[in-house]
Amino acid sequence: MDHPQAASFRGWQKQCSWLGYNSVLVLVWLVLWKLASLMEYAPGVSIWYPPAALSLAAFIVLGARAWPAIIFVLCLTSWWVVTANDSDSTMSLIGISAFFYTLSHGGSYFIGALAARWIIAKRQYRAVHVTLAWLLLIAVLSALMSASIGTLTVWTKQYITSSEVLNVLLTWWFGDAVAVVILTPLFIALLGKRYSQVQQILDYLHFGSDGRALASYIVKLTLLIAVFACSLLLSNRLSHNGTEAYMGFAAMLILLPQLWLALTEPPLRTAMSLALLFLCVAIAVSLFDLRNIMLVMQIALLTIAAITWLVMLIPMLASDNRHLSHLANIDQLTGALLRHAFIAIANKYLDQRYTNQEPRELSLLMFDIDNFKQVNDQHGHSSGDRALQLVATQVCNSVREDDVFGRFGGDEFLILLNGTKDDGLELSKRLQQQLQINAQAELDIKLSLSFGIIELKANDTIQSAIDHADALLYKAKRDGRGRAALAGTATTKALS
Ligand SMILES: Nc1nc2c(ncn2[C@@H]2O[C@H](COP(=O)(O)OP(=O)(O)OP(=O)(O)O)[C@@H](O)[C@H]2O)c(=O)[nH]1
Repeated sequence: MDHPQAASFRGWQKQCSWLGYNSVLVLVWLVLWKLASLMEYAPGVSIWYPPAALSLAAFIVLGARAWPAIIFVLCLTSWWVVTANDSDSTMSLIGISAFFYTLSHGGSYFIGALAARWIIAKRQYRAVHVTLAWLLLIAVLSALMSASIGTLTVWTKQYITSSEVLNVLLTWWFGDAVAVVILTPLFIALLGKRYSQVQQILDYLHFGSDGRALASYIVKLTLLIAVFACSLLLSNRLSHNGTEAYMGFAAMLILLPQLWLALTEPPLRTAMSLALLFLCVAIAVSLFDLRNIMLVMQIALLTIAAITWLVMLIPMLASDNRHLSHLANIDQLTGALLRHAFIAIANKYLDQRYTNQEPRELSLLMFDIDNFKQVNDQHGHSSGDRALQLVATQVCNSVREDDVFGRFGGDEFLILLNGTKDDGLELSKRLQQQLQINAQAELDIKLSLSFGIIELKANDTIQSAIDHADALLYKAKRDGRGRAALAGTATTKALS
């Protein structure tokens, strides 16, 4: 039973951490909001709106617990905007403005987050690319909802005319959409470090550093920014002839280095490069007054971001495939090939042998640990496991890279050796000696091995070779164990 004081201390700690966490959320949200307003290319309109991504990520990670912080920042920024635009503003005007901002921004992203949480919980580790596609779609639709309610509000309040509605709606929507598509997964990753509930999402995205060299990442980032700067200059020149569409084409040039990054760097770094790229775009747009190509730019950038997120999954899926094929082919205890994988590789060797002008010598060694059942019975299964690992480590240290090592099953192993049966006999003696020394030193057990060794003939199949080696192994056991039986030799040889 918990001591009541300890429980109340933990409760107090939880409250403090909640308060601290919400304060950080408020602070970061306000910094992003200020950043967005610095990047405005027209009053109230910027190429992207990063606070939207933080709101969505906070609702996804914290659920309804993010409301106090979000309501606070929405009220505060409404007050700032209203008093800055209208010196005679009344409290009721500020209140109405804060209410509609909370409804459009807070309400939309909260509903989007509920949908995202539902999708994540429902899909539980299934087809990650489909889940990510759903998340991106939800992010874009939440942005549309937010922009629609917001535009409707400013239109009914007659801040904009009917003819401006569509343009305001689109720029508002795309500004939010660009930010939520690029930054939401990044913010989820940052917030998720603190909250274990979202670990699932991070697992989906394989977020986290995998220790790859920072220098090559910096080179790629520099290249990305350089391509962006060049394409901007190029398109700006071409746009002077009234062909603004070039701007979108130039923006698409950025896709190439961005995809390179997505394919070769971990998701977290790619997400950061996207964020940096869009920061540069936003700064360039407000510096060079590119408002005439705003929509083209936003659509191009939104496309780049969505493609990047999906392309980011390719290395992850490839590494999952590699992992699965490793699990399917490699014995987890010893690291040796499983029987079917050994046979498949050995068959390839035999095929190559027939096609080669000068076929190389190949030998097959089949061996097992003598009286292994007794090892398990007298010293326990974990000592038995360790003995199997010792054998496998010794084999790996003794054979060459082009030899093939497999576990046939239980304590039986196979080696396809590039060499004659005499080479095989040499190897078996070495393995026996090393095992005796190591098993004695590490497990305090006397162990020995028995071998059946054959040299492959021209018309041997791998199955016939295994059957032959198995019969020889049986002969070595019959002759007293700790011995090797060689094909074509009547007597078996002692290994020590
Ligand atoms: N610890 C451990 N034991 C295993 C594993 N796989 C099989 N075994 C045991 O290996 C033993 C093999 O025993 P047997 O096939 O009777 O052969 P043996 O006792 O080595 O006798 P001989 O081969 O005739 O010298 C069985 O007791 C299995 O339970 C494993 O992965 N770990």
